Amino acid sequence: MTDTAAKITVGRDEVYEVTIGSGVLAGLPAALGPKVTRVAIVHPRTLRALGRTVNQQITDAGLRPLLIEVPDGEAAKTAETLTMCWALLGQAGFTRSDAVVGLGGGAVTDLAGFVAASWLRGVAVVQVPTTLLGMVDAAVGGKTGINTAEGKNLVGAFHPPRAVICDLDALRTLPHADLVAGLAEVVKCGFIADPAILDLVERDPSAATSWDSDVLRELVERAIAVKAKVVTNDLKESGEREFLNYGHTFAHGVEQVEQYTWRHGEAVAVGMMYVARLGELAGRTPPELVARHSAALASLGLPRTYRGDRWPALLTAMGRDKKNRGDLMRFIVLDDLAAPGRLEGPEPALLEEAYRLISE
Ligand SMILES: NC(=O)c1ccc[n+]([C@@H]2O[C@H](COP(=O)([O-])OP(=O)(O)OC[C@H]3O[C@@H](n4cnc5c(N)ncnc54)[C@H](O)[C@@H]3O)[C@@H](O)[C@H]2O)c1
Ligand SMILES: O=C(O)C(=O)C[C@@H](O)[C@H](O)[C@H](O)COP(=O)(O)O
Ligand SMILES: [Zn+2]
Repeated sequence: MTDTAAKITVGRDEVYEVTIGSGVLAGLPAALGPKVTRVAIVHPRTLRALGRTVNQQITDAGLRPLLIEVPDGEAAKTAETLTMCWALLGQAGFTRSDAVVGLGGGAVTDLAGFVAASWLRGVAVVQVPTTLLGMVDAAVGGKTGINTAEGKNLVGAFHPPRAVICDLDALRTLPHADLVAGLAEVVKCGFIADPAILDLVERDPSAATSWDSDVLRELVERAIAVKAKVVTNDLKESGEREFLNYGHTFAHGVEQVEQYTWRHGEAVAVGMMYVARLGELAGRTPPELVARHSAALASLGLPRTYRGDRWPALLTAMGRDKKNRGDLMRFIVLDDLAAPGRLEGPEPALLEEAYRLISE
């Protein structure tokens, strides 16, 4: 399949491009930049074959590749894996003119980004996301990091990539459930900023869940455009970037409490339902907008309820969210469609009532 690639520019001080299209992986060597000599390709076990292909591509470009295989999924985002990557870079003599490639889903791009952010206090990273979620969210914007026993993404750095290459051909092998999970972050962008996304999903949910449809491609480009605009204005999350965290306080709690057996996107879907209910209880989110959450998520086959009966553990996890300040818990809620705002210090009874509503 050949087509015209789309390009979206991100950043103000450090500007980079997100390239979206079929076959755009061919542009990886050029995207690394002129001064790079060695390239660490961090990939999950599942993408071993693709890792070898990229390894050959780097060799053919006259560069020196180093393949680093890491566990699949959240198991990659650990201090142990990070330490293993540092050891391999050290043994290979990686210098500041060398680069890291994150080839995989959001878990790998988060890890690879943090490897690059921390190695020699910062080397270049080019992100090559291979999941929908990685393309529309994780690989763009420079949030990198790992989990700790206490919670999700608690250690990390803001380290923008040198380039992001979204080759839509990668979606061919992605399990359907992972594609659908990625749509949760797309829908999130619809609710916080771009209602046209919701119109597209609602008009044809089955096209939205087809990896090679024009609808999905438009959704990818729209979601990346939302993220690009926000992170360009507020890279370090001192203002509007917090809106990208819509649904994530509860979502990260579910992921941790359920020991990362839930996909991130699935947890975000339930997290959005939770915070929509919380916003409604607080008199902020209109009931019809809550209903629209439920309908859109259901049409895609995303979960809307959490029946784990783990409220105390979830509350503890939510108490560690990065948006909190001291003892003040802070949530992103919708005052209207595409009108996000902050809910600060809601009463504990309200938090629990919202939980009860999505547990029914
Ligand atoms: N940094 C950010 O701004 C940001 C944004 C959103 C999410 N995230 C993080 O992203 C992670 C979730 O990312 P995800 O949903 O991509 O999950 P994932 O990275 O765990 O990937 C899902 C599964 O798909 C496999 N896979 C990847 N590409 C494949 C392909 N093309 N074909 C077949 N299998 C493939 C992976 O090995 C894994 O088993 C979470 O850790 C989340 O916290 C980060
Ligand atoms: O880019 C952001 O900012 C986001 O919040 C996007 C989220 O979808 C993403 O899951 C992010 O990793 C969450 O960040 P965290 O700071 O809550 O760990
Ligand atoms: Zn997310």
